Amino acid sequence: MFSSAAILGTGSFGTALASLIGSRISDVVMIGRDPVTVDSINLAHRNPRYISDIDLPESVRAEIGMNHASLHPLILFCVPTSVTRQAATDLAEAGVPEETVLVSCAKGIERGTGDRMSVILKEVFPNNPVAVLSGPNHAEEIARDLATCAVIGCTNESIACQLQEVFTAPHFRSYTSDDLPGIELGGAIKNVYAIAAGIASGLNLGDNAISALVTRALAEMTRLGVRLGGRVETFAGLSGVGDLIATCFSAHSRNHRVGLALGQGKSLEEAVNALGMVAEGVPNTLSIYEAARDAGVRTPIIDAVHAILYEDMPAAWALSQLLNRDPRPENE
Ligand SMILES: NC(=O)c1ccc[n+]([C@@H]2O[C@H](COP(=O)([O-])OP(=O)(O)OC[C@H]3O[C@@H](n4cnc5c(N)ncnc54)[C@H](O)[C@@H]3O)[C@@H](O)[C@H]2O)c1
Ligand SMILES: O=P(O)(O)OC[C@H](O)CO
Repeated sequence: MFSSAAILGTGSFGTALASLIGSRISDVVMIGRDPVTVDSINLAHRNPRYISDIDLPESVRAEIGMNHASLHPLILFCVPTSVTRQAATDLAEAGVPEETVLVSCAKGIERGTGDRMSVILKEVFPNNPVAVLSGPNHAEEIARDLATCAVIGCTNESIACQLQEVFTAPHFRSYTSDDLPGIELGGAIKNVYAIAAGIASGLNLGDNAISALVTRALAEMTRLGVRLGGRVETFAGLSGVGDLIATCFSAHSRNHRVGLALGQGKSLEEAVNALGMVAEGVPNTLSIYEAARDAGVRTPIIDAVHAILYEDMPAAWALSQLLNRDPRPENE
């Protein structure tokens, strides 16, 4: 078991994971940017901005600055994917031993490179073990000890088992896998479909329509994810269909909430501003749309979300275009 851990990010997921691992590890430091948040975590054991009604374990404290993270044997990345590379670079400058285990908990791919987060971490820390954590894991529920499962991706079996021990609690069961591409791509791509499901709810399309959308989204996610390097069975697992269901049907999902606002006629700017948190599907609609184009994969649902978010296409029009494509077999 790890003697201590650092969590980069004092947002929703960082807070939920601090609550989860703080009962297993006696020294957990959250690295933040906001002095008010850091002080409140240290003095009141509560995060005033995110999931503010839960008490964090006594083992959890907070600091500002990567130098407070660099010497812990386990470091979790819980910052948005758009800043993961910068956070990793800042951390590397603080000096990290080669045996430190780095875990990406963020869900998205980098725009421009199409890199998954574990690829970025491997680029910045070529000699360190790198792992990923994903699954149907709404922070708000984990922090309240509501049951769920997750998958830990790591190619080193012994480290995967150590991480499994860290991410185990009476209400939290984790599995291991060595398919990092499949795990990360499922977690990234499902964010776009959660926006689509939110739009469908906002348009009051009904349960049949949303179920059909999510089913076709799984087929599309699998087609794209396999082309980008994931294994087909991973998309049928916790980080694939499991997380797809969680985000497409949950009121907790920030991506779903952005979609709902769009379906109800709000602009993207209004929807994002009203949310006030990171909805990875918004930037990732761009990065995943571009990755799909580069790979030559047919992705009509992602294309429709891209058109609504970035080409000013009215949601109802995008829907009618989706439904009126040429007929084809279900499985191809
Ligand atoms: N919230 C969830 O339920 C959940 C679950 C699983 C995975 N995730 C993933 O975790 C990642 C973080 O999501 P979140 O929900 O915690 O987001 P959030 O909006 O709740 O918090 C983001 C955190 O990152 C920090 N941050 C933002 N920009 C930064 C920068 N430039 N440098 C350093 N820190 C910065 C913010 O201060 C904040 O502490 C996302 O990739 C998300 O997909 C979230
Ligand atoms: O709130 P969302 O839409 O970012 O989803 C959070 C997690 O990815 C759910 O597993």
